[in-house]
Amino acid sequence: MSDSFTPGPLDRDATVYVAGHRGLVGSAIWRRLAAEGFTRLVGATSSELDLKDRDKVFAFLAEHKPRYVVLAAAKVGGIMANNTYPVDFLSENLQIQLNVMDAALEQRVQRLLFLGSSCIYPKLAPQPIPEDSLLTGHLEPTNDAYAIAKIAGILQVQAVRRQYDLPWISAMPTNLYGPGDNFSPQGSHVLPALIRRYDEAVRDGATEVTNWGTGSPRREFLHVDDMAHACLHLLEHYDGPEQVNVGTGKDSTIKEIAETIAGVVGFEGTTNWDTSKPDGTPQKLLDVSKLAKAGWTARIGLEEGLRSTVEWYRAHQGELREK
Ligand SMILES: NC(=O)C1=CN([C@@H]2O[C@H](COP(=O)(O)OP(=O)(O)OC[C@H]3O[C@@H](n4cnc5c(N)ncnc54)[C@H](OP(=O)(O)O)[C@@H]3O)[C@@H](O)[C@H]2O)C=CC1
Ligand SMILES: C[C@H]1O[C@H](OP(=O)(O)OP(=O)(O)OC[C@H]2O[C@@H](n3cnc4c(=O)[nH]c(N)nc43)[C@H](O)[C@@H]2O)[C@@H](O)[C@@H](O)C1=O
Repeated sequence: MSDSFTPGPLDRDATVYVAGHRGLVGSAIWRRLAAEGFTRLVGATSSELDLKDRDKVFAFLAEHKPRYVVLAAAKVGGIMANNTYPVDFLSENLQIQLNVMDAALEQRVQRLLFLGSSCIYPKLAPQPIPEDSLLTGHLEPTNDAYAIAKIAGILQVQAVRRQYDLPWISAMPTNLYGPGDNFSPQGSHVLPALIRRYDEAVRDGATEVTNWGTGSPRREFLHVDDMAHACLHLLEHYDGPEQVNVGTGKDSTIKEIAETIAGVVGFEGTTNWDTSKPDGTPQKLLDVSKLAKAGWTARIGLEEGLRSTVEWYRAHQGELREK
């Protein structure tokens, strides 16, 4: 543990910069912090502040002087986006995280939470995946570029801790979903893609839908409101150089997920599987014992979370992000 960390509540009147505050995770963290009584939340959209613009990032941090930073801005996408645009995922994410962390270091930000992803672990890591399997094997090729950028972020947090003794930390979320997700058919992750596909099939009276891959990969899904809760919990209670996995500790096959979503939206037709599309890693289930030891476990069950996300999707179809 760093000498400069004392576990306990963060100062509700300190300035908190949530980078990526309009995204799935950033918006949930913003809601959570506001509900918890934080009075000085700072954010900027990518059109107001492109985090790839190093000088502007330094100027922004110098102006606002946040005491705490949550780094939830990143180029994010599902398996197809990652596989198709690897250089964008590598380069943009390296630039964003390097600029924000370098500027935060210049301001000696007291607590910084860096968000990575469960795809940092080897493709054939033991299941459930413990934190110490990082860098023990080859990555899944569909998202290796993104994973390498995220691994560099973990290393940057560790390097700042070593050289400056600042109690910065990293969290590795499993696959997330919830209100504010990206529902774009090509660019999104599987849950929003399937919600949209099955819902449109019901609306159009279609009797068949086609999903990607074989349906046999196993994935773990965490509701983003749980994720936001876990982030604040870690900021208040965890300090250490090793990244912390954030998940539910339970996984399902994509086929099972598809059946659940079809049931929730009321689709009664046939599901086909397009095996020309990639499956990605065969299983991604996080070992969440470190998180449990830090005092946090997930609360929102998958079916409950899916129902509320479908409701949110139906109520916000006119305002969806397309990418
Ligand atoms: N979604 C998931 O399943 C998972 C996500 N994560 C991690 O969580 C974090 C947040 O992801 P998520 O919320 O899903 O992603 P989103 O795509 O929903 O949001 C990303 C946010 O980053 C901002 N952003 C992207 N590029 C720039 C830029 N150049 N300058 C400024 N802001 C930028 C966007 O801003 P704007 O809206 O203003 O354009 C947006 O608010 C990421 O680090 C991601 O790796 C980890 C595991 C799973
Ligand atoms: C969070 C995580 O997200 C990405 O990895 P992934 O877990 O493979 O994510 P995914 O949600 O896109 O797919 C999960 C599974 O679902 C299947 N699948 C079926 N039908 C659709 C479909 O219509 N869309 C999508 N996207 N997948 C589908 C798909 O073939 C795959 O087997 C990373 O790139 C990485 O960046 C990362 O960190």
